Amino acid sequence: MRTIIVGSRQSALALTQTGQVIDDLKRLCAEHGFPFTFEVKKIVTKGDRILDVTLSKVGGKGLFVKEIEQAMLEREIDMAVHSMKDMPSELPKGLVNGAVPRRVDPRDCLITRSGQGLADLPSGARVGTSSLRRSSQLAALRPDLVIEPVRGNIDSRLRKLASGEYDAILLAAAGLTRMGWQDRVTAYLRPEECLPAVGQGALGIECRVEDNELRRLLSLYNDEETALTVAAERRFLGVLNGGCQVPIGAFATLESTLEDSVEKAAGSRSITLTGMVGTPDGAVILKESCIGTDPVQVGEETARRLIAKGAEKILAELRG
Ligand SMILES: NCc1[nH]cc(CCC(=O)O)c1CC(=O)O
Repeated sequence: MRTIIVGSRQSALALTQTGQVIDDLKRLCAEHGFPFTFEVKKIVTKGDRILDVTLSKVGGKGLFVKEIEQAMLEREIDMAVHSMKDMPSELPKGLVNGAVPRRVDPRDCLITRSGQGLADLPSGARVGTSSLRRSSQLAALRPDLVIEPVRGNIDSRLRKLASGEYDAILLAAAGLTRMGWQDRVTAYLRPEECLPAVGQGALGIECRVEDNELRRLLSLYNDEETALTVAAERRFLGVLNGGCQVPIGAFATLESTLEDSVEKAAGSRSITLTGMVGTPDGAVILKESCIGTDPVQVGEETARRLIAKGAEKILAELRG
């Protein structure tokens, strides 16, 4: 028997999704005869310590994962569950993303105090979000709303909404669903209205490169469709050199046709990727779509088309 130590942040969402992954892995262990047990070890990250500052001002990628990766390299922990959208594009030497499990709902959603949908919110209603991607797209849809920053975990954001600090907030549906709070959702935003963050709704399972027995288990947990579509989105983000604090969105799907099984066997199902870059005030929203079978190519081509439209200029101005 080997005990796999799973590092996790202390937020309710991190602990919940870590627990859900462990449940899935235990099931796989039983089915395939892996001699593993699992134990959670809580870790406080830099991102958790600076909740009082606007994160976009602090900047830096991977604010939530650095300490966890350090602990993994030092063998204090063996694996960690990350939200794909918080995972940096480059992993440190010695670590690998061992599995991308099946993605849950990728959409953003609106939660309003009154129960009114986006179209019915009165002019001047205060909407809380600190995501430049969300504020850009929201301002384009409803320039008459007042967008205000909101920080904290999902639970504290919901409390701030309930206390009247905001009339509405925007959150990822995935986080709410994992917490079992999907009944709080007033309206789901279609990707055509608001493109999600790269990797939103997906998880990544990080472990050491040389941990072969754990990697064998994780490879059984990988979802090919999610891995492919998220790879295209992440390549797109990589070319634009963005982290999670930039007004960039992307969403990829894998075509499912009647010939699916035939094409799947041939490894040639096509990926459709839509990417966006916008100004924080929503005055300019650039969007492009691409189709192809290679996630790297699709991600790069979509980024290239957006750059040709002026995306680089918008991003350069934000970087200052
Ligand atoms: N940026 C914070 C964050 N990182 C991951 C999630 C949950 C959604 C997911 O797993 O993609 C959230 C909350 C949110 O954006 O509402």
